Amino acid sequence: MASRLPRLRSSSPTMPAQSTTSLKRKAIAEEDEEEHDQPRKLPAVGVTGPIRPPKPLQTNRTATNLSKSSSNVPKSLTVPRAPNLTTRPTGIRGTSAPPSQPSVPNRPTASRTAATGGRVAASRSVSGSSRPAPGRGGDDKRFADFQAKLDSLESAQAAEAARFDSERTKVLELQENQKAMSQQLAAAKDLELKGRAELNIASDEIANLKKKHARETTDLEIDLQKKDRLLREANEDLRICRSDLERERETVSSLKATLSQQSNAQLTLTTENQSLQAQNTALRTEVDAYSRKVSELNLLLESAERRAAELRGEAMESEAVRRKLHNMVQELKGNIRVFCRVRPVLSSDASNYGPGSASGSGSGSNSPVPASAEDLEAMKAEMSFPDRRDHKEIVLRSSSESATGQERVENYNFSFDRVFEPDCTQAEVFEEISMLSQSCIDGYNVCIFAYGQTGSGKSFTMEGGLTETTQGMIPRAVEKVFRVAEDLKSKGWEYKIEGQFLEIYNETINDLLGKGDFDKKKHDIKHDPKTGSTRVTDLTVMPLQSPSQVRSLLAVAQSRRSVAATLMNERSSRSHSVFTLRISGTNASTGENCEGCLNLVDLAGSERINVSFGNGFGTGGSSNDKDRLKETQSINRSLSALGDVIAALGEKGEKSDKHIPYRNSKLTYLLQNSLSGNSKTLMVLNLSPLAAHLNESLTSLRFATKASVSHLL
Ligand SMILES: Nc1ncnc2c1ncn2[C@@H]1O[C@H](COP(=O)(O)OP(=O)(O)OP(=O)(O)O)[C@@H](O)[C@H]1O
Repeated sequence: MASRLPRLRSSSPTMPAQSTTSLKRKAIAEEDEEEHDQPRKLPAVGVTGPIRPPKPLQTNRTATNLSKSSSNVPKSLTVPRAPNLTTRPTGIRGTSAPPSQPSVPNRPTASRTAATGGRVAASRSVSGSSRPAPGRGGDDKRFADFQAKLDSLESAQAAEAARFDSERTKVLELQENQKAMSQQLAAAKDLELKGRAELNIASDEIANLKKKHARETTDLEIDLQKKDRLLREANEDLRICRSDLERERETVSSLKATLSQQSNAQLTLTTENQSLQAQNTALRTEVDAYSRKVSELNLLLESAERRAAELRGEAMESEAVRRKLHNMVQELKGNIRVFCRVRPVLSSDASNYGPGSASGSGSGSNSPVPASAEDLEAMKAEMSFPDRRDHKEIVLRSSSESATGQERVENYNFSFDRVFEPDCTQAEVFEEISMLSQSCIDGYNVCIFAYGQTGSGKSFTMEGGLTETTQGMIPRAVEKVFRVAEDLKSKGWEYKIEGQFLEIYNETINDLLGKGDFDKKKHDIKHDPKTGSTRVTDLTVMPLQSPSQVRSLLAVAQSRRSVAATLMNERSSRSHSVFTLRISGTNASTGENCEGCLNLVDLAGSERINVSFGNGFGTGGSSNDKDRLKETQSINRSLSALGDVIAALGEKGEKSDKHIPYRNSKLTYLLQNSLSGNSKTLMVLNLSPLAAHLNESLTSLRFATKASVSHLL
């Protein structure tokens, strides 16, 4: 750069370096002033070209500046002032003299002449105009002073003259300097012009560079903003990375801890593994031995399975044979059988029918009387069971007084398929019945009736008590059915068991498992002649999975009957209840199907109409209660119809075209399919042991005998 600046030559010894520097500064200052007026042109970054030259120095100013700025330049010469001599003795008025003209360097002689002339004039003036002082001593003194002053002035003039000469010499030197400076100035002007041209080019370059720079600056700013954004994002990423890193560090530390634990565990496991491998080797040896045994056993098993299959086939055949034989046995025993069961005397009988009871033959007192063994024995009817081996006979002995007053004793012998004495248990009764459950599973329809007067033990026989020993025929038969069905699974049989429970009251069917009110909903009986099945409309039929489910159904039925009962009408005594189990079985192996039906019927009390009115049996009370009369007539009619149907079925064995009056009652019509054909029917006649019920017992025995005898015909 410095090399491009015009150099001021300092060849003149009178031009000191400081003056040159001042000139340079001056030029730069002027240039700066111009630059203020013009757009500033900056050199492009990295440009190594020539720097703008300094402004050329102005000639007219240069001399002045040189004289002003350089302290070393000699000041302009002035003509020395002549002393202002006046005539007044008070003093010289040098200051009032006209100012001397500035001396011009090229006219030093004139100045000096003027100065000399002035001094001469002053001398003349002093000598010519001076007047003698009023005193001689004063004038001499003033003259001496004046002479002294004149001498000093002359010496000063001489010094001034010497100084003038030196100044003139300097002026000459300065003129030469000026000449040299003018040449330099001309050269500098050329240089300046060149510099200006270069400066303009540089200015254009600078303008272009500025524009470029502005664009680049804008780009850079955008870039910078982008980078700022990227930086912020990077910072955010960095922060997330740091937090991730922190978490990772924590994870790593926890993993390290886990790893160390796992390493320990692995060591332990390795040890265990080694011991287990040893055990494994030993076990493999054992397994090999067992495998050999297993293959041997498999061979045995295969032969056993073959044998089992053969046996299964035989079992199925034998099952079919068993069914046939079982049915033959049942037929031999009779498709219609009658059992007679006498209940024991109860302690409650003493208060109801004993000497002190209202219904008894005693005083008629209603107060409860504690029953002694003798009293209970005295209440018994005379009954005997002569057939000790087969238990098929019952003999009732009645003693009455004849018209002549003689005691008349009559024996009534009755014979049935089985007679159960008062001490017989529920289990013993069921033993005789259970075969019928098997028949039902084999696909036969079975009806078991409990017949007898009120209080004779029908419900006890059919439903029984809550304990295992006292439970009746229904729960036992159900259990047997489920047990046999389970056993027959091994022979390929699968059974579906359903249950329904209804009552027939005044020839109206009520659903004992339903939810509606009694005697309001109408249920109709539908027979399917093709399948031989019977269906009651709108009746609840429950799928049964277990015997316990049946027990809860019986409880539901009992509670519904209790709700429907009135004080005047103990419903369970005055209606027939029919519990039906529907059993359908299929055998996938043989392709056989079977459908059986087990009906367990608790009949209404069979007492005669005149007996059923009043407080108890045997009192012969009467009533105008038409409803009760209708109820009793309905019971008697239906029981009579049942007897007729059973009798007709017994006779049908001989005459196949015998009409069976099923439609005479709802009960017989309902049970039509379960009474006809190969169906099995059992009637259990329940008898009261009391003497008070002897006549009713005889009536029941005659009814049952009719059914039993007809079967024997
Ligand atoms: N074999 C028996 N052993 C013990 N108690 C019995 C026996 N038979 C019946 N009883 C009892 O006799 C009473 C009357 O029996 P149950 O109620 O069964 O007669 P029922 O004929 O069903 O009368 P209802 O027609 O009124 O229902 C009951 O208390 C019952 O427990």
